[in-house]
Amino acid sequence: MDNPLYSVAQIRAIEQAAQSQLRPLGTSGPSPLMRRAGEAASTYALEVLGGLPTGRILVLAGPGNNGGDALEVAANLANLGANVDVVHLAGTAPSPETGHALARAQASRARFVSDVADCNGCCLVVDGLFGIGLARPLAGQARALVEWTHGMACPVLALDVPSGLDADTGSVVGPDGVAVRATHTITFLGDKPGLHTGDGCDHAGRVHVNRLGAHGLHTEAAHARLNAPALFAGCLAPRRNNSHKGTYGDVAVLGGARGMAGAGILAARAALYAGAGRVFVAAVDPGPGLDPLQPEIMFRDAAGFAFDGRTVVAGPGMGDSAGATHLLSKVIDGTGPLVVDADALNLCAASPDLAARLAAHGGEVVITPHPLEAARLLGVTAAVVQADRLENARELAERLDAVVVLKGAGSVIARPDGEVALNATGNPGLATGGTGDVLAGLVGTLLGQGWPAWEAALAATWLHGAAADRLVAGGAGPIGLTAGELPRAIRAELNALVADAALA
Ligand SMILES: NC(=O)C1=CN([C@@H]2O[C@H](COP(=O)(O)OP(=O)(O)OC[C@H]3O[C@@H](n4cnc5c(N)ncnc54)[C@H](O)[C@@H]3O)[C@@H](O)[C@H]2O)[C@@H](O)CC1
Ligand SMILES: Nc1ncnc2c1ncn2[C@@H]1O[C@H](COP(=O)(O)OP(=O)(O)O)[C@@H](O)[C@H]1O
Ligand SMILES: [K+]
Repeated sequence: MDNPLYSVAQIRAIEQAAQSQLRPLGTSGPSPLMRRAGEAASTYALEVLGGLPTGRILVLAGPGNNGGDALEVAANLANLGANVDVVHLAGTAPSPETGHALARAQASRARFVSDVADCNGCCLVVDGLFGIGLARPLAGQARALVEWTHGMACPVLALDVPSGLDADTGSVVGPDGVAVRATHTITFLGDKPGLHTGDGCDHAGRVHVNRLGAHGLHTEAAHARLNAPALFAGCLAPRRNNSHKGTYGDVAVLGGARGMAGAGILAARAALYAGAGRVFVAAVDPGPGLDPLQPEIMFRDAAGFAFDGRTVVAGPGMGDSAGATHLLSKVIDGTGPLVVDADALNLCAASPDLAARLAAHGGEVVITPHPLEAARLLGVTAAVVQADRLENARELAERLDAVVVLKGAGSVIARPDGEVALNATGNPGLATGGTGDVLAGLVGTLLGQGWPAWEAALAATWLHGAAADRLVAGGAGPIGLTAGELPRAIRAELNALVADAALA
């Protein structure tokens, strides 16, 4: 299953192509797209409500075509017998489609009101203030309306994009911006990245895509997609009977600095539960020689350790000592599959030479920065990274010639050629220390079994999030979920995926 995500520029191109294709033959009048958007959104609104409600529906309609969609919804729902109130922020030069929608709504039973003071009892808010045409932070009455919706306990259905959110980046348009926090978003012509990463995850709610019948027009290849098992299913393989531990790869975690031994152990446990044949912690400082809960893990002094021929997960609990730096440069100059996380990323950020050598690494490389680590590598602030997660992940992938997992809500997986996937599994239960170490260990196991970096990063990110979702569904979170619980849940998710792939 392909889940393409389109930039605003691509959606505009699709819209133009669809308009000329769908406009009645030989006419130059409005295309039926807005009608279709209104019909699709009205149907979806009734689905969200579970049928025609007795309560009032409040429709917020802006000055542009997003407002036109909202006016179509108002007309449709009122014509079906719903009690509809409309707050319309009229523009100076509405498009012909929007003018037509306004006339339809005015001719319907919908009630036009000038403010929302009387609407506290409504059962649904439809947000049609701004869509992909948003050009600046919300201000004045539009801002006041959005702030008012934040106090509503009823469902909020955003049309196309929650007003105030940047559809390309998933950030609230600022400075000091506000955006609708929708429970549901129906998005038109194609799905958009901003609905699935950063703030977008909180503002969009459940996302429903309707292509408005414009199939076959999506000719411009999307360079972003939603992560899904179909993207890495080709690498999922059941175990062969005639196999042994050597078949499933050696993973060595370069970590274990004094006081941070736990990070390396978490990465090692994740590697073990993801199916690595043998797992080592190569410790930069003297520390525990055993994980009593997981005695399968072998502990070695990193100084004398043979990293060659093994997949190295560098960084979890590695510290920034001279010894750690020396060992990191040694594995970067090697040729085996490599995961670079945490302290190892900070050392690369501090040393252009190390970063250049990482970019020249001979084997597969996945780096797993959180936004601050990415910011250090790019020489910017974490806020700059978060303002455009897709572009910053792409930039980092190109600079370091590596597959990047930019972590956080809606993790961005980026490839040096600009291809990007957004991960939709996972939940804020993962916002706790050690979960990143688990992700790094999981990536290491997949690389160690010969997976290409792109597929390993996609699968690990998907499984890590799915494991957290499984734990939350079972009551272990989101509050108080611990990183140590993830490896077993990852094991369950991975085995289920492999079993599904074997049946497909
Ligand atoms: N044109 C078409 O064929 C279709 C358009 N559709 C809808 O049209 C939307 C895009 O319409 P538009 O391009 O008109 O854009 P919008 O309706 O998103 O908003 C653009 C209007 O708002 C103004 N504006 C932008 N930011 C503002 C701010 N912060 N404060 C005040 N005013 C601001 C702009 O100057 C412009 O007048 C899509 O998101 C979608 O909902 C759909 O009906 C599908 C078909
Ligand atoms: N709010 C969230 N929603 C989804 N995933 C999250 C959220 N917060 C954190 N995560 C995930 O949890 C992990 C945290 O990693 P990281 O910040 O490196 O933590 P640590 O260094 O403590 O292990 C990443 O995989 C990240 O994507
Ligand atoms: K909207």
